[in-house]
Amino acid sequence: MAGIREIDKALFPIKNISSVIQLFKNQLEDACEPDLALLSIVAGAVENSLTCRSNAGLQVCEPVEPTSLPVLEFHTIETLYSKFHTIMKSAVEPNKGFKSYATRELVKKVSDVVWNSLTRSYYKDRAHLQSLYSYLTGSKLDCFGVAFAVVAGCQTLGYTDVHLALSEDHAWVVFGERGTETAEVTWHGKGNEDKRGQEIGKGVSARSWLYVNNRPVICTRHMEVAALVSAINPSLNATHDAFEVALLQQELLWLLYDLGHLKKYPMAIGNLGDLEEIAPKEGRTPCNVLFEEAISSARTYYNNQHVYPYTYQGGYFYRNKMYKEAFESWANASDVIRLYNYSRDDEEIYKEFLEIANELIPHIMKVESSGFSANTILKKPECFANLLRFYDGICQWEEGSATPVLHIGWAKPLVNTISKFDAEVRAQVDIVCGKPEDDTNKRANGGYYNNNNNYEKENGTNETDILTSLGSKALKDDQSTSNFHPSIEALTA
Ligand SMILES: CC1(C)CN=C(N2CCN(c3ncnc4sc(C(F)(F)C(F)(F)F)cc34)CC2)S1
Repeated sequence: MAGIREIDKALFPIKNISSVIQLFKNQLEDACEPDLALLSIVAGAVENSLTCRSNAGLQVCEPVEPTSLPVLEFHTIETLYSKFHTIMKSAVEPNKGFKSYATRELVKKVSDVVWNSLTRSYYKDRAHLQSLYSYLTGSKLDCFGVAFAVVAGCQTLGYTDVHLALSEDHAWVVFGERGTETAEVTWHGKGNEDKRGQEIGKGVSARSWLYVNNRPVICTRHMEVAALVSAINPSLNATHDAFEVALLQQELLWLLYDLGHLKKYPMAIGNLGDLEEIAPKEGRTPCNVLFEEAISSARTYYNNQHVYPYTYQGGYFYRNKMYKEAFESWANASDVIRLYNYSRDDEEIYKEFLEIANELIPHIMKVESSGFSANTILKKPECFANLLRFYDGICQWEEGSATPVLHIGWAKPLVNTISKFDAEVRAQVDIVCGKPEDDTNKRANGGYYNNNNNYEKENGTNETDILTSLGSKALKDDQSTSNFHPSIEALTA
């Protein structure tokens, strides 16, 4: 890297949000390629100055302009920037003249430099450990931060073929002439041996949600900037955000959105949707449309193998009491997970489905059955149909998996929820076989069906009953007439 350019240096000392925006704008629009180290250090410094205990108190009590920031001196940034260069260059051979492609050994070496310079033991899940500012001032990084630091380190060394690859809960790198080589560079989860240096899951882990069926987000340099912006964490504490940091993140995401760098990044669009729901910007795309855009991005570029776009949207509908729509989003999320095998690395998405099934849906049932709303979802067959589709996807997720998903704790809320729908509502749900002639899910006679035509996992695992694991004996024989899992179809009897 050529070092910090005069045009960017001129923005310092940085005193407000618009100067930070301008720096990102300069880097994204006219730099040959955006300097990840510079942008991560600046974003981390701003976040740290407004959220970390030391001076947070100062900020809260002083009435300040909404966009003013604690002054950021150029010297501070330049010192950290050259420290990062020195760490990388003293340990790894730079790519003189940008001639060659990275090798697995090179990538592993950069990962080792980062890995071996981290504090021996610290709380890895803490907030504000994602940036190079955290790495260079506190020698602490979270698992995303390590992967990002490796990509930034390779950029510093002139290996511009090394890029960040992102699933919904893990990060790794791609490299080489065609960008098709892959390598683990960070850890995942708790108590798992790291697999740094190895190729990305070829074995059973390839079928787990963690590797999104080999449909990760492969970042360009500009999308790596979107990843560092998405990773900005405005949390002050468990209940409050530093509004200047949230405002900065929202403005930077809109800048990246306008430049087209979020098109293939569903989670970043979802993050922007969450921020817009809290503080809508005049004249901007409304949050509900952003959540739809995240879903169509995942459908267009990632073969609809990502779950989070549907849970972003479902969460929005739930918070806004749009329960019928929430059931549809969650059923769509379940249609994604059903084709995966559950593995021990999939805890995050397991917790997501557990919360929906055992907290959010029961809450909706309680509210809907206590109130006198004539328009209650309990009278709507399409709500019942989507609920069945939701539960059925989880049952199928478990089928053929080495690790069980469901346990008796799921059964009570499940049966409780289903029993809230009267027989004449349930009777309107037609469970039909295979792909329907037309692809709407409402039939002429007002009946509904699950319009999923593919319940076979790629490995051809057939259905086995699951309710036995839930302790219920209400099972049909295996001549079920639907492509619902027999145990779910039994519930409609
Ligand atoms: C619907 C939700 C429960 C709300 N927030 C969700 N997020 C928040 C933002 N988020 C993300 N947002 C942008 N980019 C990334 S890359 C990434 C990751 F691959 F897991 C990594 F890199 F290992 F941390 C995570 C993630 C993770 C998912 S999902």
